[in-house]
Amino acid sequence: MRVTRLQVGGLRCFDQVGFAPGPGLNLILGGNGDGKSSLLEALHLMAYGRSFRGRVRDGLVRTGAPSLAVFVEWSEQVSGRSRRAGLRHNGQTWEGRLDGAPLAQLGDLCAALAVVTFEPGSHALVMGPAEPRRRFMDWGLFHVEPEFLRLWRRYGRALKQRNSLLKGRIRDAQLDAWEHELDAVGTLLTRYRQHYLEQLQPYLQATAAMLLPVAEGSTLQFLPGWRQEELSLADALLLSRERDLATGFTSVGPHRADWRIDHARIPGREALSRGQAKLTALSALLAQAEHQAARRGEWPVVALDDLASELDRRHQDQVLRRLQDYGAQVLITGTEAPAGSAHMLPPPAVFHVEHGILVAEGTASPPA
Ligand SMILES: Nc1ncnc2c1ncn2[C@@H]1O[C@H](COP(=O)(O)OP(=O)(O)OP(=O)(O)O)[C@@H](O)[C@H]1O
Repeated sequence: MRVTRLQVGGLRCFDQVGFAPGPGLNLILGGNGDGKSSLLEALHLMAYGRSFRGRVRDGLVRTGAPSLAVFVEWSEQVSGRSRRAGLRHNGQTWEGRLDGAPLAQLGDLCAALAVVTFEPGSHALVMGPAEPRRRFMDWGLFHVEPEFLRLWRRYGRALKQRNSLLKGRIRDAQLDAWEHELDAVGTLLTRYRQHYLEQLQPYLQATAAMLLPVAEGSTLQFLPGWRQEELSLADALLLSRERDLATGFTSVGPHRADWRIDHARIPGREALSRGQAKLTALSALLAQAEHQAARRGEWPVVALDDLASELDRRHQDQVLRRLQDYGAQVLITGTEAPAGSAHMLPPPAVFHVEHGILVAEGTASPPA
């Protein structure tokens, strides 16, 4: 998958900026606060329906601008298709289009455009709460299991219904019916997740061996969200019913699922240094990208925000060489070019951002 055009308007420091990345390595260079991360944030927004730096109301829309708009065009190597999508936020709601048709749900866009992002907050994937890890797992599944998004929505709907009955302290046949639906869909959804993590395992072993050899072996452990080894989901829901009626929400089930990475030579996540936590998160993200490439026959776009401040020179060099060898499209931001990039062949495409204006190296004026 290759992004051929990214157009951003009214987002953070950008009034209007257009960008046509090259097919391989792309360096987006500039000073602090010039807007490098915001460009990747715009692309991430299209692939995940959310920013990696908080909610829309946390300053995503440029001060004084009525709305933000992002437009992206990309090509799929396997199908040969050229695709396009646009997203606008008017301060209240999202409105989007995918391949010319109105977008019914943001999830449809997330399932279409595959971008794997590593950014300064990515260590939360290892050190933070379960939610980003669930998102990681589900986002990966949106791209490799076409049925998963539908199941995921069905589960979300059933959960909302059960929670609303619990809040109203209603114990009637409807509660039974929604629990039945949660059990049927949730059990299947869990099987997909479990299988996905099993498939990811060898990829993680390889990426972690490259980035964190001191770990001497890394394994993924799936936590389904209830005591699955002892109980079916239906039984777990029934058992937790009284407690759930008292609290007004569903305390067990796939919406509480999680996973963790165990390293053979590092006792637990608390023992990881900040750098090791980042390398663990990057190992998981690269494993996800490699697995997707193997399953779909093409790499997702890889976006690496401020790589030089996240990794030492040796690790930067390793990551870039691996991604270049695989032929992935990579977008990297930094205040300067990362270690080793000057000697890469073919050489990376270089773009400079300055005060919200972007210029491709070797051109005199901003790209249209
Ligand atoms: N809502 C907003 N309206 C206008 N400008 C904004 C808004 N939100 C952020 N900015 C500005 O946009 C710029 C965003 O910078 P961004 O984080 O993309 O920079 P960067 O080049 O990645 O910087 P660094 O190297 O410091 O990480 C900053 O100058 C910030 O002050």
